[in-house]
Amino acid sequence: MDNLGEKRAAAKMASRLPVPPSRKRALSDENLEQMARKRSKTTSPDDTMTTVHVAASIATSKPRSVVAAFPKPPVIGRQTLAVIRPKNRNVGVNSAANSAKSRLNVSVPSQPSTTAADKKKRAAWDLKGQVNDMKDKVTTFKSKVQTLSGENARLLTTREQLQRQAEALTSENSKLNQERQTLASKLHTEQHKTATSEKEIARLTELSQKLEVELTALKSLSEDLQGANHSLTLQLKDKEVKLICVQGENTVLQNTARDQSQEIAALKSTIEQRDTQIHTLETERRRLHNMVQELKGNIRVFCRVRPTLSTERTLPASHIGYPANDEKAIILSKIEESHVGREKKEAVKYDFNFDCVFPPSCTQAAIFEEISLLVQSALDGYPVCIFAYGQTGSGKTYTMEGPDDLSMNTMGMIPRAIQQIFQSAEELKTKGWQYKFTASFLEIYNETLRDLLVSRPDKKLEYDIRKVSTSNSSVYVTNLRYVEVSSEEEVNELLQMAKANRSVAKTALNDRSSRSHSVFQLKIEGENLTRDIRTSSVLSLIDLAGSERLDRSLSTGDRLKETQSINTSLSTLGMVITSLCNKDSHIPYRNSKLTYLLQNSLGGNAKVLMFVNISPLEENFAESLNSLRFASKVNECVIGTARANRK
Ligand SMILES: Nc1ncnc2c1ncn2[C@@H]1O[C@H](COP(=O)(O)OP(=O)(O)OP(=O)(O)O)[C@@H](O)[C@H]1O
Repeated sequence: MDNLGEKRAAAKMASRLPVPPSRKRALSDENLEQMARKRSKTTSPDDTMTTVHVAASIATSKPRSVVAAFPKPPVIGRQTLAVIRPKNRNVGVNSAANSAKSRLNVSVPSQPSTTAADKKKRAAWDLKGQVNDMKDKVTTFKSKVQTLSGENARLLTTREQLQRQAEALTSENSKLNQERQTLASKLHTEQHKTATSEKEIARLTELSQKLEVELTALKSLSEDLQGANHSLTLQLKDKEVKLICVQGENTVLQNTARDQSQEIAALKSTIEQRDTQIHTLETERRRLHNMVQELKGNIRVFCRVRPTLSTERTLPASHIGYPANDEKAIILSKIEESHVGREKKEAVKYDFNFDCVFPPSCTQAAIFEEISLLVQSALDGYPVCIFAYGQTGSGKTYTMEGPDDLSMNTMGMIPRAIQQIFQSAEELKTKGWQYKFTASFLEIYNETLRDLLVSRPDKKLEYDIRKVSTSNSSVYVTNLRYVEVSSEEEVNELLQMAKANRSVAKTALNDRSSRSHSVFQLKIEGENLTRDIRTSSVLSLIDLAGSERLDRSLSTGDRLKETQSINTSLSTLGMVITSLCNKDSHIPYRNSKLTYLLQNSLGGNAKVLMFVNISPLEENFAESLNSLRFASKVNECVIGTARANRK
């Protein structure tokens, strides 16, 4: 046990000495572990732990503790030395002290030989001898003190050396600690890198597998494409051969195209010449057409007799005659009692001549053919006014609009005129004409105007007829809806709307439609930019109120007022036409709303057509006669010379 303790103490002391650089590694954790492993062969695990701990404490403990392990130099003899002598309990320290003592040649003063002194014990009286003894002792002690002082100085020097070594070891230790931390940190970083690399390797492996799959697919695709490429190459060769053929054909075609271009240029020149000729001829046509119109008269009257309806008595209308080979004559005849005697009866005949007489069998199409040139005049810039006059139920609405169940055959003059206008405008586009159309549709009832293109009229709105300007005789109606239209369909929609609005009023006001004038107007503005010509005209298509006279004695209240109003407007129409015919200085346009509104469509340069509609029924003889007399008067008029509104 003592030997082992001494060995350990020696090892400890040896480890406390300054460690040369070459032995640094021997003190590292690794070496300590090796030492620990060696010991573990002979000691228990607990001992191993103790040994490692001790070794570590040796490496890191401060030299101060080592110094402290040395005994302080004795200063006062044996007692002091006895105090500092290490006990067996601290074997390591004791051994270290002994070892240090041996290495430093510390000589512990030997105890004075008490036996010799005791032997030389002087007699009490030998004071001198005692004093000498005492002096010897003092000298001896002084010598010892000197020796011990020198020893003390050497020990101090040694202590300083050990301190320096301890400091060097501490510094070395801290460096090693830092190095260890750095290495630990590096190790951690490397471990992290390794983990990252492993992940990356796993990812790359997975990617590689995917790429391999893709590569396989691409290889397959490549094979397919190679096959397709081969096929396309063959096709391409085939196409190249064809291309060479086509190029040859192309050269031939180019030559042909060149020849044809020359021909086209020649033809264009011819077309331009022809265009000029056409324009000259068109101008001539218009002039001749106008001349024909003039020869026919600017007011013309067509008489139309409607057929007997299935709901009426089917007796033959014997009182109306149509002279053979004369399409312009109509004869009304009536058997009247002779003034001479009751038995004798005479047939009274009333002959009338008009521009055309259409018997009941005449179709809408045939009638329109007669007026189509007149409608055409509106596109040429002439104001055109077509109206239907006759008693209620004589066929005015049928003639102007057609029946309720409209078809291509039964279409009236208004839809046919619209159709022709838009067709002609389209054809005239090729000759450089552009047209703008504005439609309006109103009703005059009891001298009051109503807009037929508004379903719910605002009662507060007033419809007044006003002149556009003092210098312009054109008129317009305040608050009236003027709709710009660009196709036949759009106008037909407006006609339907007007019809619906009229039928509402018809039910509400006891067949008001028969008692009102309906006026459809289409303003036509033409422009030929290539020839710098502009035209402006209005096509007016009017369904007049029933012309029958009511027995004044039977008419009262509203009915009387209504009748008076109709009579006023119709008679004013007759008066205006007569005044125009007579070239009166004053034309009474203002006497009725109808004539005031139509003043530009009845005057000098306007072209007027009047349909006089006749009922085939004998019971309507008087009214028919009346209508024919009125129409005859109008027919006698020739109003001025029509001139187109051209600029
Ligand atoms: N040429 C015709 N062929 C066939 N039916 C006709 C012809 N003319 C008129 N009718 C029919 O006679 C009836 C009366 O015609 P329409 O309503 O046109 O007369 P109107 O003079 O306009 O009467 P109102 O003044 O009441 O409007 C209608 O049923 C109409 O279909």
